[in-house]
Amino acid sequence: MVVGSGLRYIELPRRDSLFLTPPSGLMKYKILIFHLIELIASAAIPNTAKKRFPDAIIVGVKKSGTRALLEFLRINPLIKAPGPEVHFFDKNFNKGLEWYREQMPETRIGEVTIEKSPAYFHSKLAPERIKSLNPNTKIIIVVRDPVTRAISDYTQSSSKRKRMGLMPSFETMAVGDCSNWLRANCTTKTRGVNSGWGAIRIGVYHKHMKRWLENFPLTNIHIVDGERLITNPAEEISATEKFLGLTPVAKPEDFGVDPIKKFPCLKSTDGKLHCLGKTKGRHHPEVDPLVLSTLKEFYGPENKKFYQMINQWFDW
Ligand SMILES: Nc1ncnc2c1ncn2[C@@H]1O[C@H](COP(=O)(O)OS(=O)(=O)O)[C@@H](OP(=O)(O)O)[C@H]1O
Repeated sequence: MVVGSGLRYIELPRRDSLFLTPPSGLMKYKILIFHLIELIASAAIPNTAKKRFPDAIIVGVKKSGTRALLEFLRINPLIKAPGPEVHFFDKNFNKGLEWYREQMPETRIGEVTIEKSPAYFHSKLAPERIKSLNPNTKIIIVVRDPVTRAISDYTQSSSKRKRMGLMPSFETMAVGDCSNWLRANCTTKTRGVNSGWGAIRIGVYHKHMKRWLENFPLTNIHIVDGERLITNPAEEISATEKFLGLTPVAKPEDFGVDPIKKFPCLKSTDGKLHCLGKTKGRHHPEVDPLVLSTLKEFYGPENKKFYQMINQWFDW
């Protein structure tokens, strides 16, 4: 639903209770009345800026380019977002709805409020909780090859723990220690992928996607190709603007390429590049090709299930 339609949750008394059970019976009736009140109020009151619940949420996937997507969407002056990740529907849920709304920027009718918290994608509770707040919320999911995603996830964790020397190699974490095996025998069958490790588990996209599709129709979900967001950002941003019900403003000229990291950056009119910070576009470790092919083999059938679910195909 386009922002400003008036169909938005407003000051419901003790709205936190909405999350305990899906709205039903009397509660549905109350919600309808509050929607009507807001419709009338928005017609009568001038279009003042105020904090509103998000119209759209970038729910993940972690390490797939969610920050780049949000920062690039800001090219559109009608898109407003809080700076930091809010993590309401996973970590901060007990802080209540008023806390959540307080984190949002002030917007006017016609503007789109959007937040991004990439851990929502693999959270068991987030989909249902978001639906309970607003079943019309637009869901945005950035995806990339789960093998690259796992390496990126590992790189982030190891950058935190490296100083303490706590992190084994990516290969050891992903498929166990190969040193006891003849390399020729060192395959998925002999070693097995450590599918319980978070970096691997998050990439089994269809398992998480199932929960989103149980709560939102596919038409309310927009999938962003995280690889194309790097190679052709203008196209991915325009498609997302359209999904948000906005006229696209992103153009290829708005982007340049970081000469060192080779990732796209925003380009201002004076030609200056504004790139993401040093925690984005990190240098990845070189991974043993045997481990890479083992992971590719592991993810192959899982990816297919995901493609079928979303009716969209990627070449991973
Ligand atoms: N424009 C641009 N600049 C820098 N990095 C970019 C960009 N577009 C996509 N990426 C890729 O995004 C990866 C980080 O993903 P997220 O922003 O989703 O990470 S996070 O989950 O919020 O921590 C990040 O992962 P790393 O390369 O491991 O740092 C990048 O591969």
